[in-house]
Amino acid sequence: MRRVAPSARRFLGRRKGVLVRLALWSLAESGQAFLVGYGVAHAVDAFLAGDTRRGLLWLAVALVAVLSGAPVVRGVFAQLAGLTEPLRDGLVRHAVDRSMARAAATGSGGTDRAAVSRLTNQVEIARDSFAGLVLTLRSFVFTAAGALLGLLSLAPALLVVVLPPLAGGLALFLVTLRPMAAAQRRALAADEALGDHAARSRAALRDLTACGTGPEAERRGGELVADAAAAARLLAGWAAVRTAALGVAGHLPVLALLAAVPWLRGRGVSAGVLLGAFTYLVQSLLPALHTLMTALGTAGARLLVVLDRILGPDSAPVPMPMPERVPVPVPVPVPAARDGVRPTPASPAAVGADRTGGADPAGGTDPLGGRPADVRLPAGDAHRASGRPAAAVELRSVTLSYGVRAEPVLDSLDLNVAPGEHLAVVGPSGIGKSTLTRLIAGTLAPSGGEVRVAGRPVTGRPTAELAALRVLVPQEAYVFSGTVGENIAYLRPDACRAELDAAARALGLRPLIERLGGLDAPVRPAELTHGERQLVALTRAYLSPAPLLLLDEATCHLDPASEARAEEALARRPGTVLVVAHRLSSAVRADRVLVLDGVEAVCGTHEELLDRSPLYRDLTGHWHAGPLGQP
Ligand SMILES: Nc1ncnc2c1ncn2[C@@H]1O[C@H](COP(=O)(O)OP(=O)(O)OP(=O)(O)O)[C@@H](O)[C@H]1O
Repeated sequence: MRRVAPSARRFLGRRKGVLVRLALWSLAESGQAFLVGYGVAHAVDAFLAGDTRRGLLWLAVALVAVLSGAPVVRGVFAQLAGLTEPLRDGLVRHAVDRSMARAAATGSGGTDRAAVSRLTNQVEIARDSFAGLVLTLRSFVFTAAGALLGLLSLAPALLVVVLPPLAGGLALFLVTLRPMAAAQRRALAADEALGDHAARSRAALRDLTACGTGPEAERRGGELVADAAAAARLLAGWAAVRTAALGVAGHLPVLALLAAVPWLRGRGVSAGVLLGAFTYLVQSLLPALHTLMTALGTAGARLLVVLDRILGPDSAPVPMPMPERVPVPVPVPVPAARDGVRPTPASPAAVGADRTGGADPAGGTDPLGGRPADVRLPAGDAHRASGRPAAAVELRSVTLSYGVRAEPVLDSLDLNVAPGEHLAVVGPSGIGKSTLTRLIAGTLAPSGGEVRVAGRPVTGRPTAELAALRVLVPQEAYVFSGTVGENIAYLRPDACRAELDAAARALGLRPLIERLGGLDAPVRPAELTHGERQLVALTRAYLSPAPLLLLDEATCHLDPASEARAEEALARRPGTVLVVAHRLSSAVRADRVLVLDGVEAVCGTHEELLDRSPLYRDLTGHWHAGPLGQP
């Protein structure tokens, strides 16, 4: 109250004209209230005295008073707008100014999410509550004054009966105001905290999922919901107490008057005066009191609380715990290769090492022990001859439909990719290339068949275990707010600076890092181009210890030279690469190419496919001719 009062005084001080006009209309309203009871009282007395003409005249006076109620109320409302609308405009201006000041102070990342609640919900609450309060306050003052004056003019003894229960009920009611305001404030704060948490969680959904901190955010959300529910219950409790007070003040005076009828009659109060007194009570005083108490209890408390939130000291949003980094699990070791070379996760020594080292290039076998893989539709499982290492990727009769009745995107697809092999996947748009990578990544479950990575079924495997088996880089690369170093080391938190530097150099990320101000410089994802984001994501994948790298058009925003550099670096990284190619050069660089063509699929080297696959010939023709046709 102390914080809000000066602003309220200034606001009302500037609108004296409106207040005076409102008072005049309210005076007319109280005159009308006075005349209703006065007319009824005298009409009844006149009828009882046998003077019908005078009785009818007084009834007519009461009727005119009742009918004049509508224009009087209209006049009151017309003046009311002169108070409520400037209040709303002022509050909106203030909320916007404060929010802008906060955004300017905290930088571009510092959004004030509670401002939305202040600008919409809270300003409207303030406006409605203020309107209700002004209406009822002045109605109560003028109506009660008119009614009490009427009671006094009819018989002063009436006030002795009516005033004590009235005052008692009012006092009881006033006692509830302070705790009610506190409960209201708590309910609003809980509502804001919940809204803020929901907005932050929605914005950080990917981070939460990636870091596995969804349950923590859910738990915090649950606490906030429970908090908001408790606050609402407390508020409802006080509302019940207030309703009880209202009952006492609203109905006890009528009962008291009824009980006091013999006493009043004994003091010479006529039946007409008694009826007039009841009319004042039932028609004017008690409805006005009822409305006042309801308005003070709800609108008044709400107005004070909301004004304090908008005009009072700046309140910081409740912080949400940031997702913690989950340690990347130890990678599943890739089985020993045929030539005894065990592919290891990327290490300083391994980074940049010749992938063909020690292998027999002429033999066409994979240097890390892989053998040329085969793909057949629908049957085939040739890799499972005894003694062979598990395939890096193995699809057994995999079928995938996106709906129960939908045509399958992939139908009984068998595929073996050997450890260390570099496979390019090509096919027309919408044929199922991304679907295939998602199936292999384990983020999509097949409708039929089985998908294995490094010999392990991936369907239903926990995210942390999948992260150890493979890394998927989608077309829309994901960069989070943090430093460059944190972004690229995300899948390899133990990487030293030399490793980060080597990876950045290998992928061509150095110029961006230098421009941003080094590995410790903050990254604002929105300020990076698509290509820069892809480079960051590719460097992150390069450093990942996962033995299988899935690139789903992950280089589509890079220029051909940067793409070639990135793909070559990724191919040198120990492990298996499956790349959804969008340029001919990607296919040519791969050991083998998988051509998806409807539910058909054919696999072979670039040269073989030029011979065997009309679709592949078509695609390479387009690549040569089209805007992306850099081989
Ligand atoms: N979540 C989904 N729900 C329903 N249908 C889907 C869903 N995702 C993909 N599809 C459909 O599955 C088919 C294969 O989609 P997919 O994204 O795998 O193709 P793609 O070869 O990667 O295409 P592009 O080269 O255009 O990225 C398309 O017809 C697509 O509309």
